[in-house]
Amino acid sequence: MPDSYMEWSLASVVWCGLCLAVMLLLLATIMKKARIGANQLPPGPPGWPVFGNMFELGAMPHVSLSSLGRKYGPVFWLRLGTVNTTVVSSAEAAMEMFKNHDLNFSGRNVNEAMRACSYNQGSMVFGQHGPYWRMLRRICTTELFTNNRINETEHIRKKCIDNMLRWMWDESQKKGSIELARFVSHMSVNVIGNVMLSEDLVDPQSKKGDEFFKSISRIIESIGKPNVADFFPFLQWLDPQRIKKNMTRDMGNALDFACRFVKQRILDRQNKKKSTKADFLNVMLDFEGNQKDGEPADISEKNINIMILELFGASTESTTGTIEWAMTELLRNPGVMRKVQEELDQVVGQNKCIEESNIGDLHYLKAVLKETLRLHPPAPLLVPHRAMEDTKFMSYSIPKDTQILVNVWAIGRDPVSWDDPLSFKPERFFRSNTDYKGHHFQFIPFGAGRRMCVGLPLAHHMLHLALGSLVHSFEWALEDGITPEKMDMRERFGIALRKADPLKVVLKLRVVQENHDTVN
Ligand code: HEM
Repeated sequence: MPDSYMEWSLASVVWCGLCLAVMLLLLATIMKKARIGANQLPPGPPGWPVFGNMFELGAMPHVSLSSLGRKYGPVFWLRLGTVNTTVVSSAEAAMEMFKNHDLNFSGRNVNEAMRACSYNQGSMVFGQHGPYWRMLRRICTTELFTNNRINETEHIRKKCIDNMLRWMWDESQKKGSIELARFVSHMSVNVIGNVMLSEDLVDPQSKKGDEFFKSISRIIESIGKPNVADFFPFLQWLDPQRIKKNMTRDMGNALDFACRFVKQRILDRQNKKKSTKADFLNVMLDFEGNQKDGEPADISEKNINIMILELFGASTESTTGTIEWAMTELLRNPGVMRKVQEELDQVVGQNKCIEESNIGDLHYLKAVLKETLRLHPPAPLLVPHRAMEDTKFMSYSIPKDTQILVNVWAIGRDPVSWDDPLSFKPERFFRSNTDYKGHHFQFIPFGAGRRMCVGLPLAHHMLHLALGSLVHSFEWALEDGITPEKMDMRERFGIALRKADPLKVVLKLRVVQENHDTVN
């Protein structure tokens, strides 16, 4: 049989299959509408047949959803292909969700990319609410992010931040200007590397850990990419954008990398070189579950690898994005930068290194970070939640399995909650006790309720120590020809909301710090 004939007949089978699937989908949609039509769904824009409101998301979904929220109200309804979606976009609606429906809305809407290598089955971020997720969360809160544990690991953060300052300074001496985010993300990977595995995993000067670092960056990119197979599950087998295929490759590489550490540690323990390292890998290997209510007896080797990868992924983009936006805002607002530096000189001392015990007294620095997270939350729609049951919410009926998006970006810029919401004014936080611990629903960059960010205590320490050290150590300037007014503030939507044009800066040493063995 000629090749062209075979290709043609294969193509016609695929097309017939697709047409049939679209027709079935249309039918299912009509029947579903009739079934749930009796209940009251939230209002929302009319959608296209089959595609629904997919085209309304655009390249910046948080911005498009914010405009739709102004038109349709704080709770509205979208149909994204086959995925029913409710968007929550006011502080009041978020409060109602997290205070009164938190359990029902605690499921996760898992995308196709996260199914690569069955990642979602061992994941906490994308895991369904249930015994396994509960167990992981408990281990994290009792072993990794307690006050004691955070205090015990201060030396790790200090070491990694010192290295970051040194790398930045060396590179700026060689090249003039540097890309800030690159150094912050290396620092963040090394903090987690030390907390989890007692290892510095990357070094931008020696290219150590380059492959791992690249795999993590590519995984993060793939998760954030809109995937047509998420909107039309019948296309999953086709993987039209090759997202799952690429994800399987990158995830495989990164899991192999983690696996080498885990295997070596298991070997050391078997050879009675019982490791006394107080890291999270030993905690996971030592874990014994109670086997009640579906809790497993232990964490499998594969799931330990997944958990290692997970914490790198969850922390790197969010921390890097926040520091890059904070420095961007400080460079755009030189008056604010001056005040933060004056505060650091006063509280820490001109020739001293910032310690975490100083954070409580650094009110301006704390307000700068809050203001940054208000305007630039790294997860502008949180991680998509899912209704686990049919739920009556704000007088609407939300059917089971609806995806729930909470637009914290829109909530942080809502004039109902904030005066002059688009201006960067850290002082606004001096007049209030508003914080990001999930109780003030006008400001929830870490989420709220059961699925709130479990790494918040670590993020809090890392962000303050890193930003404080950066501002205290250097005088900052923009590259030639760029003025604060001309800075590019465009965003890039992905797994985290990053600055589209990476921030490039020129450094001058500000203070020579006592006990600082790196920058001098
Ligand atoms: C600027 C720093 C960070 C921000 C703004 C942030 C924000 C968030 C948000 C918005 C969520 C989802 C909440 C929801 O779906 O309702 C989340 C979940 C999560 N975060 Fe973070 N995060 C940060 C840093 C970290 C760090 C440093 C770690 C750990 C090392 C971490 C680990 C996690 C994990 C494991 C989850 C999943 C929790 C669950 O589903 O139960 N995050 N984070």
